[in-house]
Amino acid sequence: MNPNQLGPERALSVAVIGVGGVGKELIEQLKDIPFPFQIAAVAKSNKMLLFTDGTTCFPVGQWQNALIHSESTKDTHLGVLDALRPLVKAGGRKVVLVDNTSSQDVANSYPDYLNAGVNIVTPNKKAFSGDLQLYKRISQGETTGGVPRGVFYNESTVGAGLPIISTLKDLINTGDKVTKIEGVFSGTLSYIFNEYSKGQEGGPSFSSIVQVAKDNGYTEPHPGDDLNGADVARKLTILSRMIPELRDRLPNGHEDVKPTSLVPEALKTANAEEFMRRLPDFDSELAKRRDEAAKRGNVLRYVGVIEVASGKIEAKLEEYPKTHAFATSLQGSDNIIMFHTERYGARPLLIQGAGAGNAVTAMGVMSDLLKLF
Ligand SMILES: NC(=O)C1=CN([C@@H]2O[C@H](COP(=O)(O)OP(=O)(O)OC[C@H]3O[C@@H](n4cnc5c(N)ncnc54)[C@H](OP(=O)(O)O)[C@@H]3O)[C@@H](O)[C@H]2O)C=CC1
Ligand SMILES: N[C@@H](CC=O)C(=O)O
Ligand code: NA
Repeated sequence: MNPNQLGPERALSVAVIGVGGVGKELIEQLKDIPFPFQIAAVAKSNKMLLFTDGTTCFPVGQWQNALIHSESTKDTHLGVLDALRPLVKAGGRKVVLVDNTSSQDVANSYPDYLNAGVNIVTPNKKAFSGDLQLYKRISQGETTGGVPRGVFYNESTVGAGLPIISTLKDLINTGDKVTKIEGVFSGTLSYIFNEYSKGQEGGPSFSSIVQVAKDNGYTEPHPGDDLNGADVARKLTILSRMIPELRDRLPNGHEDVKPTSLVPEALKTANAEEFMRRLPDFDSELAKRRDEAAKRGNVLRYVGVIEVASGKIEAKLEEYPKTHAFATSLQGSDNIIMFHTERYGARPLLIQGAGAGNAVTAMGVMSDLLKLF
């Protein structure tokens, strides 16, 4: 597809909710790309700007200031939906919600957006990895009004911009049989253990490495959601539900996976600020585990496994010999994901690269947006 051949009538009207690390980066990338986009709305939790009357926030690029100084309002995701309805009714351009939040409330509103004819692109895992009924309303809903139902794309929910969701879709849709998926699914936990395994006594502490992962934009808004394994469990749920044999396997989503948690008992209910402040008190617990593994010639890695025949879905901290691919080939926030399938036989299809960070996540969101042209 040649972007220069797409006239203004083919422009996508894009409403961006969530302008933190990923959302801001997405807007920057949208400004630079030669495809025709019209920003229809920009919103955060208590503020929103609407451009549904055809005005534009580009190229002036003053949206950040304008958003901060706009009137406070609640439930911006509902306000944005109301503002988008007339755009859909007017016909012509496709209308898209990009949800860059990690909000369950926004995720719960997806069926309403889709039924109103709005398409959805999102890196937010909540809608696809929680209650199965919500997932079914999103993935199997039917048109209720006169407008065609919207479609959704969620590539960045697993492996950030890495082509994990699209690869699994292709494998299944072309009739291959997936037998097992395994790998390192957390950019944060990958970074932490890649760095942590390098040092031993006297090296950087566990908590200081977690702080760098947070500063680099790898962690969830609350880093505890990475360290307790919930983020990996969510990703395993998202992939499992795409595999026909496992679609109904996890009625409560990630909670049914019961991942190994690295969060100290005393910090389980701490908010993000308290969590980071008190984490150094627990450094010695993991240091002991790392040093014991090192004595055996091993390193620690947090892995996820989906076994289709047995229905086993696990997220856990494991020891690997220093020669293993999970020990030797990973750097930074790399994810590595292996698809074992009938067609690929004994040599699994392997995807590896940065699995977290604002730039690569926004790129995955952008690649989904381009699928709508
Ligand atoms: N960072 C990464 O590497 C990756 C991130 N993701 C996912 O991307 C999403 C965004 O992550 P990130 O940018 O780091 O998160 P941030 O915490 O940096 O930003 C979140 C944004 O969402 C807004 N927001 C939160 N709740 C609501 C709500 N109810 N209604 C409207 N806006 C809301 C926040 O606004 P306010 O400030 O007003 O609260 C903020 O603008 C998450 O779902 C994350 O899991 C996925 C893959 C990789
Ligand atoms: N916090 C997540 C971000 C991507 O999903 C991670 O560390 O992998
Ligand atoms: Na991805």
